[in-house]
Order: sequence, then C-alpha cells, then structure tokens
Amino acid sequence: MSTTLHTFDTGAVLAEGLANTVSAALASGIAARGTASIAVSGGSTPKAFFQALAKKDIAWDKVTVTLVDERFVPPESDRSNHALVTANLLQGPAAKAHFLPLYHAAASAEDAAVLASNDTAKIGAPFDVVVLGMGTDGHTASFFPGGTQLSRAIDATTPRGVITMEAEGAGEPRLTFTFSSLHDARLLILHIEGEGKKVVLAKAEGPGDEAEMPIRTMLRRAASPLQIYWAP
Ligand SMILES: O=C(O)[C@H](O)[C@@H](O)[C@H](O)[C@H](O)COP(=O)(O)O
Repeated sequence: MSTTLHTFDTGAVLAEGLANTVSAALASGIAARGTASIAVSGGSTPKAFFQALAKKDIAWDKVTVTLVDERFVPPESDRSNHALVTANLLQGPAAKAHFLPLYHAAASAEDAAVLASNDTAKIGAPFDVVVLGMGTDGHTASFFPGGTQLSRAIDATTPRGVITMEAEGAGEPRLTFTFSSLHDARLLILHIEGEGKKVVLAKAEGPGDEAEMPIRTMLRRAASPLQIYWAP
C-alpha cells in the first residue's frame, strides 16, 4: 500500500497538525458509527501530540483508547505506556475517553496477553486510528528484530489480538497487538521525529527482510495508506 510523508518545521507544529487530523478522524468515526477507537504507541516521541490531542473538543465519552503495545509492567512503573497515556492524553476533555490497558496483573505476560486480547476484542475492527512509532532498530509496535514471536506477530494470517514479545532491545517482556490488528486502521499513522529516524526510515524503505526492520511490514503490506508524520 502507499505511504505519504507529512513534514513539519518543528515537533510542536507536528503535534498540533497530527492532533487535528486524528481528532477529525475520531469525530468522523463517531458520526458514522456512534463510537470511535484509537490505538497509540508509547515511547518518548508522542508526548506533545498526546497533550495537543487531549485538548480537542470531540465526544471523548464515545472514544475508546488503547495501546499499540505495552511493557509488561504495572501502571505505577515509569516504563509504563499506560502511565504515559494517562498523564498526557487522558487529561482535560479527553479524560472522558474509555481506556483499555494491555497490562494485566497476571502470573505471566502470556496470561496478560490472553486477558488483553479478550478485553480489547470488544473494541471491534478495524481501529479508526492507529498511531505507530519506530525505533532506531526499525521496530514498530513491539515487533522487534530477533523477537521471540516476531514471525507470528507480522504474519497477516495471525488472528487479531495481543501477543507477547521478548527481544534484546525491548527491555521487559512486551504485550503487542499483531500486524493483523493494526495494518487496516481507517487512519494509519507513523509518527517519527529527528534526523536519525529519517535515516532509519530511508533504510527501511530500501531492500531487505521485514524481520531485519519490522517497520517494513507496514511500509510494504499495510492495507491502509501509511501517513508518515515527521519533524526534525
Ligand atoms: O513501547 C514502546 O516503546 C513503543 O510503543 C515503541 O514501539 C515506540 O514507538 C518506539 O520504540 C519509538 O520510541 P521513541 O518514541 O521513544 O523513539
């Protein structure tokens, strides 16, 4: 499927532009189907975007927010994407949104993944909005090079849901939606910032295995057009 690059002068201008695009997509979903859904990524990049989106005046009580992926840590941890979203997105008008975490206090990450799959199945498919990030190793979601379940995660025939992932570059065990859950979002976004990430993207757009740079799964096989938002 196609990709479109949207370039902004600064991260702050990107945050406002992306918040406008995403809030319009959520409002459109609510108008069409009565509810809307969004899956967002964690990490350091999206904070300003979350803060801009939280201020948008839409029917947040009709929006379900979840995570593209999560570290298998409780929300009290400073490594938690749940905590990042709570602190920066679920504030102000957006505090009315319904949040579905991926982390569950289960005996294992595998048990938590089953609970997260069952819990998020009620969201329905496809997501209205998915916002992906990308690591400097070319991972997206928790599709890490060398990951324990990478093949399963990126296989288009794997059923929608949340699975575990462990990898050298991932830190804690991860919980991640599968490629099949994410790639057909009505609005599919890749949000990256900095010159370094632009170089990584250019390499990912070149030849090579998807397993080497899993962002290639989205660049090459996403059913939806991939909207790439970048600022220096
Ligand atoms: O849990 C996570 O870390 C994210 O979901 C992950 O996929 C993130 O998007 C990339 O690692 C980029 O992270 P930065 O924005 O910190 O570069």
